[in-house]
Amino acid sequence: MSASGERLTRPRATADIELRHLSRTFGEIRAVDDVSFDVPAGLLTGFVGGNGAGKTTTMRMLMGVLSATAGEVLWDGRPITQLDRRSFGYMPEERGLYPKQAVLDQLVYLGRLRGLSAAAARASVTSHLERLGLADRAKDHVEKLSLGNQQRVQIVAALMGHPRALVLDEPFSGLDPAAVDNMADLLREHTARGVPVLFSSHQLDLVERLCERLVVLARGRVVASGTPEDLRSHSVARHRLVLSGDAGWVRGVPGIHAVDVEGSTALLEVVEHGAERRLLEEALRRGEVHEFSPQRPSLAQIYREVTA
Ligand SMILES: Nc1ncnc2c1ncn2[C@@H]1O[C@H](COP(=O)(O)OP(=O)(O)OP(=O)(O)O)[C@@H](O)[C@H]1O
Repeated sequence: MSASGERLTRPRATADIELRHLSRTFGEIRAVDDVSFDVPAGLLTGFVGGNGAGKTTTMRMLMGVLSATAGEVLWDGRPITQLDRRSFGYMPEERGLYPKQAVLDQLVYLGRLRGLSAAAARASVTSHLERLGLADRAKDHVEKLSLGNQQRVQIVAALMGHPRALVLDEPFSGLDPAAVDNMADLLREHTARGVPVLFSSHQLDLVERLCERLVVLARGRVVASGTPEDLRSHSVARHRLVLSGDAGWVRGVPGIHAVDVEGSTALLEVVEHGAERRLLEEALRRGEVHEFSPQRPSLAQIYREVTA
């Protein structure tokens, strides 16, 4: 197929997903409580939160496999339909591959269900299996694969064809570092063509490395969202202080919270405006100051702050 012909057959993939006031209760449990956020076209949005925070329930409502108690999901500015969702790539929490079917046959079948022609499904599956290092396992039954390789097959199931959006529940879990990098490259190719991508993860270092946007959920509610820089700007500033002598005395300085003190090095939070001046004056009075530098807060620190 010519390049222009292929472009014509590809659906436009530039819309945003918008979640508006989504709630879901299970009996007495408020699993998701008035959750609103956007998954913008062309961006990788990381969805983080502790066990039971409500990520899977939110993604299930987004994908229509679970009804919402209240709220709605918009696609391209209007209420989403099941037909819209059929054009999305979805990796559910429950993985659901058939153990006794060959990898290639199974993926081509899933591609057909997504509306791809047999030839297009086979082509897409074959190239994805190659990208993920599984080309030589195409004829094996799924049950013969290691858990990490079964996870790669699930990834192909979600990413094949040209999904208009991607909703991925823990897509990186169980992957080795090389597969994580391959997966990250694949996701970037999708965002580069305008696809909104939402993925949940417990691996904060990974989310920090990959995501342009973040949504943090705690106890069913959104407690923070925005770019990593947005979230950092609301975080308490930390400083590293290195002295010539013991730094234990910093624990007693008013307006300063000593997060960690080890020998002559201290990690501090300035909780009262101007307290750093007091601290430095005292430090210089006692000896030499080798270093006093602001620390870029890690996502793990921000996460602890917003979910506390
Ligand atoms: N079908 C269900 N019936 C009853 N309670 C449920 C059901 N599904 C989820 N819950 C409850 O809803 C809350 C949110 O669960 P959910 O699986 O969405 O969290 P999560 O953020 O995905 O957690 P994890 O990171 O552990 O996968 C939990 O208290 C869970 O026990």
